Amino acid sequence: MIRVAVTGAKGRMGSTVVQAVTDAPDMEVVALFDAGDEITPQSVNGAQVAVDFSIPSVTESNVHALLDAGVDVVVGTTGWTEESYARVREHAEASGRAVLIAPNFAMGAVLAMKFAAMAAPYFESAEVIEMHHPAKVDAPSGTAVATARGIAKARAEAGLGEMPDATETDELGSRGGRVDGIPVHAVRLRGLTASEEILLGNAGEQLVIRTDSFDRVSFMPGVLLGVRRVIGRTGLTIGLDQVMGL
Ligand SMILES: NC(=O)C1=CN([C@@H]2O[C@H](COP(=O)(O)OP(=O)(O)OC[C@H]3O[C@@H](n4cnc5c(N)ncnc54)[C@H](OP(=O)(O)O)[C@@H]3O)[C@@H](O)[C@H]2O)C=CC1
Ligand SMILES: O=C(O)C1=N[C@H](C(=O)O)C[C@H](O)C1
Repeated sequence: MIRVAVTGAKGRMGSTVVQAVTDAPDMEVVALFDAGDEITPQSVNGAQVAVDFSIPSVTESNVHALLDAGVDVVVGTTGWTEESYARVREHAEASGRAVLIAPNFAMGAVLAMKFAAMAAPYFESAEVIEMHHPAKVDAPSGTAVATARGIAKARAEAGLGEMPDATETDELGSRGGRVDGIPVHAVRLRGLTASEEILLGNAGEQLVIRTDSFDRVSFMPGVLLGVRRVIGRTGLTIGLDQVMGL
């Protein structure tokens, strides 16, 4: 049995993870942490892997505390920067432990990011629209940032230049935010859980790649896969695709 700790255990995702781990035949929940609980070598209670779905402002410090407690970590919390990745990579390598950080554990979203990067070299224009429940605290979503970065990287490698856009005035920011030059638009709407559309355009044609999570159970097969695959690795892995052989 894999001994699992969950941080952010009372949250929307954390509570769903606790149920999924409890139901998994090869795992058991051995420790739960939420706001105000201290992560120590004692309080992790022999956990081999911790799953963090907390909040962007605390996730990095949780990961450092879990590594110090001798636990491998699977992270779904968003808000990571290149600097925070670098600090965690260094800590994980120095301690011989593993951290897997994924902006999205839903299979549809993982594949949508992959398909967008595959398609990007063949289209003049690309924009990302992410749509979420109104309780989400960060914008744009971690998934949208990763999607846009993947598109931008694929465009650069293919030698594509600027996208066509004659906009001269945009006082309201209606053209969205830019992630590595790719416009990203965020919608917050009651009734939604998590959706993303990637629009790719050429003269006379459009490709739309869309992924919808209607329920948080959609993330659970990916989270459980992450728990199983993080064991035995070392250092930092970014993206579930990296442990799926994609
Ligand atoms: N990678 C993926 O597939 C997915 C990622 N996410 C991301 O996961 C994160 C959590 O989302 P969601 O569950 O909706 O958010 P919630 O706000 O529902 O849950 C966060 C939980 O973390 C708790 N918390 C606050 N501080 C700490 C701390 N120091 N240590 C441990 N727990 C703490 C919160 O407590 P309190 O409320 O008291 O502050 C709350 O219970 C977000 O960043 C979201 O974007 C979400 C879905 C899928
Ligand atoms: O906050 C959420 O709900 C989600 N957050 C992640 C993100 O920011 O990309 C993953 C998913 O979109 C749900």
